[in-house]
Amino acid sequence: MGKSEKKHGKGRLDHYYRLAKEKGYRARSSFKIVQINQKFGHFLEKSKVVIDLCAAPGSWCQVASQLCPVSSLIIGVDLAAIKPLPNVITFVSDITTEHCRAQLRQHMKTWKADTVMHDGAPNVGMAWAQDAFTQSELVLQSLKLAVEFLTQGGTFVTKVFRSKDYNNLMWVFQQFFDKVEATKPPSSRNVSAEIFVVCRGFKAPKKIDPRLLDPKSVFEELADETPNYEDKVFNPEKKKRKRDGYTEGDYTLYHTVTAMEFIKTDDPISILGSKNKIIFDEKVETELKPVKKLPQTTDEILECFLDLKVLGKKDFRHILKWRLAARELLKVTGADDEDDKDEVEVEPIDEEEQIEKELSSLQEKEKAKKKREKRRANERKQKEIERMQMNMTTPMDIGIDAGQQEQSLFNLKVAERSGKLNSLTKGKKAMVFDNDPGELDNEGESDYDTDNADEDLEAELDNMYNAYKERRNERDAEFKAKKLREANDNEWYGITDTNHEGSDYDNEEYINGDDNDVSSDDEDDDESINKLISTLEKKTKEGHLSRKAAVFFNDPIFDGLDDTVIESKPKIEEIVSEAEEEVEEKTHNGFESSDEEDESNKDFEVVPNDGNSWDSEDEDNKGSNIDIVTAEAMTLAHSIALKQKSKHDIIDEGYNRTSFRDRDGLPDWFIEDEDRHSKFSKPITKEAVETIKAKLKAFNDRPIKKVAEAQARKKYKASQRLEKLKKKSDLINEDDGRSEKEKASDIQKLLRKATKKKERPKVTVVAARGFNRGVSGRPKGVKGRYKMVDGTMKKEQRSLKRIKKKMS
Ligand SMILES: C[S@@+](CC[C@H](N)C(=O)[O-])C[C@H]1O[C@@H](n2cnc3c(N)ncnc32)[C@H](O)[C@@H]1O
Repeated sequence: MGKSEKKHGKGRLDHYYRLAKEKGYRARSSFKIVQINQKFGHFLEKSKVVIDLCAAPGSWCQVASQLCPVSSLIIGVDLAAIKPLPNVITFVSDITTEHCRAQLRQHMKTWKADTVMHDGAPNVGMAWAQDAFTQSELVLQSLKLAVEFLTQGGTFVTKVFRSKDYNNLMWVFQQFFDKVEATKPPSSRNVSAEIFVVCRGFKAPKKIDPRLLDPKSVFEELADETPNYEDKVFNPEKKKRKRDGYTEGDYTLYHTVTAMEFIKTDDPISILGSKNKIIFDEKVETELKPVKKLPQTTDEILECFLDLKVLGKKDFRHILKWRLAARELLKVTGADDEDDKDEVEVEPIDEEEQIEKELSSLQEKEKAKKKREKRRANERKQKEIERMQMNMTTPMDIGIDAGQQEQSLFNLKVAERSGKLNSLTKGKKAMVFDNDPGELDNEGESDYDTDNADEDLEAELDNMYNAYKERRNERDAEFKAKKLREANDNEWYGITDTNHEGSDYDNEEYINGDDNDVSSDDEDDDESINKLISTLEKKTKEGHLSRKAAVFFNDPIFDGLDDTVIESKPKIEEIVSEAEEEVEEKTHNGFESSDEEDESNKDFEVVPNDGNSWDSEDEDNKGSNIDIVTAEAMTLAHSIALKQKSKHDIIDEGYNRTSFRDRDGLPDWFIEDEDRHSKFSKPITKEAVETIKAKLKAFNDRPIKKVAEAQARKKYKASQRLEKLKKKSDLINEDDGRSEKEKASDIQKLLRKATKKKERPKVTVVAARGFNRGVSGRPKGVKGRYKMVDGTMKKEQRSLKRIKKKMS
């Protein structure tokens, strides 16, 4: 790297590459250190001094400067120049040279590094074997610098390649650090042989054997001398490292048994199969003296005792005979005595067979034990993968790393072939594992295709995400209907809202109107929307603004604005529609969370806030110009009204880091999440909040629709009555045949009649009781209007009236 290489082909499609671009990192490899840091306890957040060896173009330095505490010292070095980075010191040098060391010393002064990172790769082009070797050398060089500059307890992260030097390197790391772990972060391509080794807890030894950092010793000699070398250099008293499959406390392959134990045992064959040597214990020397004198105790048999592992059947037979003789002499009796005797003396051939049998059964047992362990490991992995599918953990946590990459237990290819992937796609959490561990056998039978596994997994996650969206959309028919109305609306007004690109509601199913609810809703709305068009069209045409923006500018705070500000309306329009979308999203998110949190809630109809109150295009609110916008939009409105912002300022503010996102090839869930959560938040003012509050208050104080209608009807009827009265009195006035006195009295009569309250016909309340209850038809003896009531209810109402009277 170092040079600004152009990526093309497959590399360009890589989503870490795009994510890096999005986040402003200089290379996709930045995610490797991000993921390593996450997996290994966020060591960068605790590092005040970081050295990045082989740092060009500098993406690891970028990550470090973002994650390390403020004013940390970050030094990056590479053969290639690193473009300047804020808070990072960089210089050009070869990390294998004295010059680099001197430079580092100069920058570090008396400080010690908390973390040394190394992502070096020699410039490739040579043969693979050569490359791997120089890489390993580079690693050792970086370790050398780490050992010199790290503080006690510090962390060293290095890239190594899978090669024959790998184990030697790991061993050397272990000499310097308390914990050494290999990992392969998900962002590291599977096709790459690179592995990252994270060494934590630097031991800071006072004396260091130079051979530990000498490539010649490490890669050639150490391979053979490992055990002695380790003991000699650091821990002479430390025993050999415990490996898998050894019983607790048993650290050796070499096992001995005393002659007395062997004589007394009831199971001599298992001893002969599992031990290396029979020794004569000094403590029981006197006891064994007569045994030593036995004719069977020949030099040959004593020689055989020294190394049981190299003996043949014949030797075993002699040893067993010797044991029987010794038991006889020492008068040891046991369950196997008779059998042994018989077998040894009478049927030596059977005894051989038995030895063989016993030995092979021991081997079988060993095999079965290994198989059991393997199966248990598989089961553990299965559980972890299930957890991952349920988003409870990440692939990193499962530890698909280092060696496990090759021996992956989780094989999508196998699943695909067996058809299990299909059921997985349908949402059933079928596992890739089979009860038969053979399918997943680590030893070569599994054909895990590391090239495509990531892609398959991603495709799988995409499918699951789409299925989730479909389910959600189905449940959300109301919301879809609203979106469809909006789409129609926008079409009529020529609005193409690019922000909806790729949103849930933009999918084909939705556009085609598969959903019956949606299409019927659509038809119902046609009429009302058409009515709206005529009234709103005027506004829109006048100001060349969208309906939303026109309504927004209707607010009195814009009265008397000059043309310069009005010119910026299109930009404001954008902001307003953005703000409205936000409100909508929030409303919709409310749906989502209720859906997700409690499946049992699905029987309840959730009434979105944007129904009657928020949506000005709703019939109930037709003609109302109360359009609630967000505090951000209102802040903008205020600043325009008060002329605090020029047209230029407003347009300028419209450009921010979220304006031009290159999101091709990114997963849908990511884009949707970004749209939802990664937004540029504009500052809001107290005044704007107050204005919105006041608007809401006025809005909430309105009488409900039916009351308002009744009041309007009453007013209308009263005005009609008045009109009638006026006409009648005019006629009386125009009658010349009557005196003025007569006219006045006639008009007075008219007025009295008009103002006289009509007496309501009396309603008789009949309490239904006894046989009357539930019987239809007029009760006996009741004339005129009547109302049947329940006796108990009548009593209750009376007492309620009484209480009310008392209270007032
Ligand atoms: C994979 S790149 C490092 C990328 C870096 N971690 C990042 O994320 O930006 C490997 C770098 O190792 C550098 N390199 C190789 N040999 C080197 C050496 N002997 N001394 C210093 N840098 C070296 C190369 O110049 C190259 O820039």
